[in-house]
Amino acid sequence: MTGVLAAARDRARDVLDPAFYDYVAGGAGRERVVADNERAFDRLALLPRVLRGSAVRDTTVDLPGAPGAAPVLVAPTAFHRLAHPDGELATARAAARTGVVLVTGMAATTAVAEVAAAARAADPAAAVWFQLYLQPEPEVTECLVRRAERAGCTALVVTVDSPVFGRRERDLRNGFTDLPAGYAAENMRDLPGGPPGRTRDIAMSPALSWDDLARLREATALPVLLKGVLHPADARLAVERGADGVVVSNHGGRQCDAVPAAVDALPAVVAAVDGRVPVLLDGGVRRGTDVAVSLALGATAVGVGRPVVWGLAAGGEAGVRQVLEELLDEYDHALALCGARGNADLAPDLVVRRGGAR
Ligand SMILES: Cc1cc2nc3c(=O)[nH]c(=O)nc-3n(C[C@H](O)[C@H](O)[C@H](O)COP(=O)(O)O)c2cc1C
Ligand SMILES: O=C(O)C(=O)c1ccccc1
Repeated sequence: MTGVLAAARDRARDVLDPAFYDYVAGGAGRERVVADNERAFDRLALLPRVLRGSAVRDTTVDLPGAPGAAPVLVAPTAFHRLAHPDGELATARAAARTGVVLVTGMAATTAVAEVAAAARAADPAAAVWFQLYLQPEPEVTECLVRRAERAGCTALVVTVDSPVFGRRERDLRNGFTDLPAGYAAENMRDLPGGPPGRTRDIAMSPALSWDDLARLREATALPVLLKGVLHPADARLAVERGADGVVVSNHGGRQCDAVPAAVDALPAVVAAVDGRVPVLLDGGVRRGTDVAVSLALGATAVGVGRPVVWGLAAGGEAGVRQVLEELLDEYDHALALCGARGNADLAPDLVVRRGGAR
């Protein structure tokens, strides 16, 4: 891979602590799914239309709590201060200045109120969403939700693909199990039942159920998206249970190393949701053409995880901006090459298998 994103990754590899680089780059098991998320895009081709384009293309999308957003989002990734001293504040400014929704999360090393304030200072119209794992104690979840609401977040993203933490062999080998001294998951500070002034650990629970989601649904007026849906039956259930969107994601290959690539799981979820709520996708998006393929197959927008961390490590706010701008420019260019006047002109007939008919 060459290009802006690969250059950022190479620079990140040079500057980061090798154990943190491995934590970001790696995934579960043999890392088959990490690789397959990208390879699945390589197996798909765009079939352009001709003589029907436009010199001005509308690439904006309407997302829950984020009208007129770019079709690329910053997926939630942990621990940005380990990538760069400006941490999540730099990411927030870069996302805001490119019209990109930032999904900040429970595992951020900067509190959500500060992150959202930095985004709004860069652009008053910036949208920030908050990602959380439902905690076994409902009062802890509710406290986190109130923090996100007070910070001005416009949607919640509940990650449902992590009943347990993935087995990441690089991290086990490197002994990367905890944040180094001096860093903390700031959103986890001063929560009910936790040590006063200190942070609680993020809990993952295999005993969560749709009832826990119902409790969250009742506890907030914010839109709620479910992240980490792969089975179409779960996508249907999510809509029935009041989700405002689903994110097709395998957590960047960091959870189960035997699941399909994100883009391969997308069409069945899109069919099951049947237009009732937006379907987002993340995992392996590295080029504007990957954005185009995803939107053609029915995604409303896509998230990027690792490339943002690489950009941050390589150049702080400017590094993240470069990564996001490159993806958005490439996407607009891909639209032009496909004869599309905007996202709406992308449809499944524009995607074929590389090396064969569909
Ligand atoms: C370093 C790292 C940390 C992550 N932390 C979280 C997290 O805290 N919560 C979450 O829902 N997903 C987390 N993810 C998953 C991302 O949100 C996203 O699903 C994935 O990175 C997308 O794949 P990509 O990296 O190929 O773009 C993390 C991913 C990485 C690489
Ligand atoms: O590393 C991850 O993928 C992740 O999701 C996570 C979850 C909790 C704390 C830190 C990271």
